[in-house]
Amino acid sequence: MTSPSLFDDPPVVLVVDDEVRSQDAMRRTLDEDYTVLTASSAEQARELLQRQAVRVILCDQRMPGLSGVKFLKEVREHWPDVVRIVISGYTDSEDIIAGINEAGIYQYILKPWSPDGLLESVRNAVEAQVLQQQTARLDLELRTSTPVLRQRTASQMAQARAHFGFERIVRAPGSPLESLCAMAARAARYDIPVMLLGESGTGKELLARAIHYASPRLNGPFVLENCAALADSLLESELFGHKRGAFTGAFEDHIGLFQRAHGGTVFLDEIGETTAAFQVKLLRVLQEGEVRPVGAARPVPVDVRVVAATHRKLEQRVQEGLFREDLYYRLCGVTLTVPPLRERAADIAPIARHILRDVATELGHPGAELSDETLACLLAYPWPGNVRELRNEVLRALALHDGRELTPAAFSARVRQGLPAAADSARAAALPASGTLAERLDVIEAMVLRETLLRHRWNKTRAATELGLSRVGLRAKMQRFGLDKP
Ligand SMILES: Nc1ncnc2c1ncn2[C@@H]1O[C@H](COP(=O)(O)OP(=O)(O)OP(=O)(O)O)[C@@H](O)[C@H]1O
Repeated sequence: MTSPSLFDDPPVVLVVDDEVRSQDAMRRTLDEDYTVLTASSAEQARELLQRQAVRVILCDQRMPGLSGVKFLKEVREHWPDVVRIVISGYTDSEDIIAGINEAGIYQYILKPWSPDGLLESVRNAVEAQVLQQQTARLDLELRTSTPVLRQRTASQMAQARAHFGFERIVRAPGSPLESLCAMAARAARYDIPVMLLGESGTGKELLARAIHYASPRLNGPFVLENCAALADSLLESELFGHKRGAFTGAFEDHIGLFQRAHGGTVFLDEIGETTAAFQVKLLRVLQEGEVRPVGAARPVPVDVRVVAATHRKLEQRVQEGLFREDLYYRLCGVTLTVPPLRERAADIAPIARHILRDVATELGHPGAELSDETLACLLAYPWPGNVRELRNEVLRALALHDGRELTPAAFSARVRQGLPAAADSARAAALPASGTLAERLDVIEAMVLRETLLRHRWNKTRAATELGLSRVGLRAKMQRFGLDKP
């Protein structure tokens, strides 16, 4: 796939819109400064992207067939260097916000757009793209340069630390994350592999980066690979690289994952999803400390620290024969489990406020705050998607609502429904003040059952699992305490 050189001049912008009038309006606005290509459908856009290096893609959200966000997700997978902007009407905002993370959208522009606004967005996007390329290029140069050149300046490192260090991981005092971060920081100092377990969206990637920047390898690269996305057919080439001409379609040398991460840390995300073929190859690199790019005459030594993560119960996968036991032990030098957000409710408010501070100005709501009622909602909701879901909810609330204070109305219905549970958990904090021990324990037991059922939206299977009860056992207790879905 072609990637734009740093010097394609003027930069190429691709407009994807099924309405010819909108295409023309954008072309007129951008024509003077950019080479504008247009496509009326995702198919046409795909063809253009295959033939032509593009810097920025401006895509309408509403197109027949594939939505803009879905198409941009595909663009992200195949042409990750192209900066993606989606253009939409107000009513589409929800879909877009849901897709912001997945499609890696740089910006979304609301209709009706102004020529000046559009020009500025495209100018910023091109700048971001050039910077991204320069950084990637510099990284590569630094990795192949002498150790002296490789030293980043103290201020660069301080910046990187502030951006990716443990201080970026927001947590309440006394939260389980405190001790987890302390353990991770200790592990970071030694060159041992770290396995991060925990549900999706709990912050494993954040932790992996923090480990890298707290390690002696901080001057080296941090390279992330989503193992779930690797096809077996491309494995060798992705992991080890290939030489030009090694196979049909190998038009130039490709540097593999381990060489790119040389001297630094490789973060293998979703390691639990890997196939047997991947596991064998990975084990070999870890054992031998060298890789042989496809078509290369001799192996190349690689020096990487591996941090891996999965939302799966990896031990169980080993027992089921789905994950190699020898690889499991190699990767689990230190195993850290990030608890789900619902098990560290004290973190919810500080994280939500942090996200607000981070993006409120950018989204046009400087100084936005959460009302007390909203906080109660957020605390009562079980956050199955963890911090990622919390982030999306806050972004959504900011984008869709005006006013300084975000009320529960700004949040999605499922979060709002947490409100009664909030009142209940507050009540649950009040212990019974009289009665025999058995009577008081009964009251507490009923409260715990009720609070757990509320949090799981009265799903008895999930509540029973959390409480270590059988479903029948839970039903019996519900009957005994007169608990039923309101
Ligand atoms: N403690 C935290 N403080 C601030 N932001 C957080 C925290 N935990 C997670 N986040 C944010 O939540 C989002 C999801 O986090 P991250 O990608 O690290 O999760 P993950 O466990 O790696 O998810 P997955 O398993 O799906 O890859 C990111 O935007 C991240 O910055």
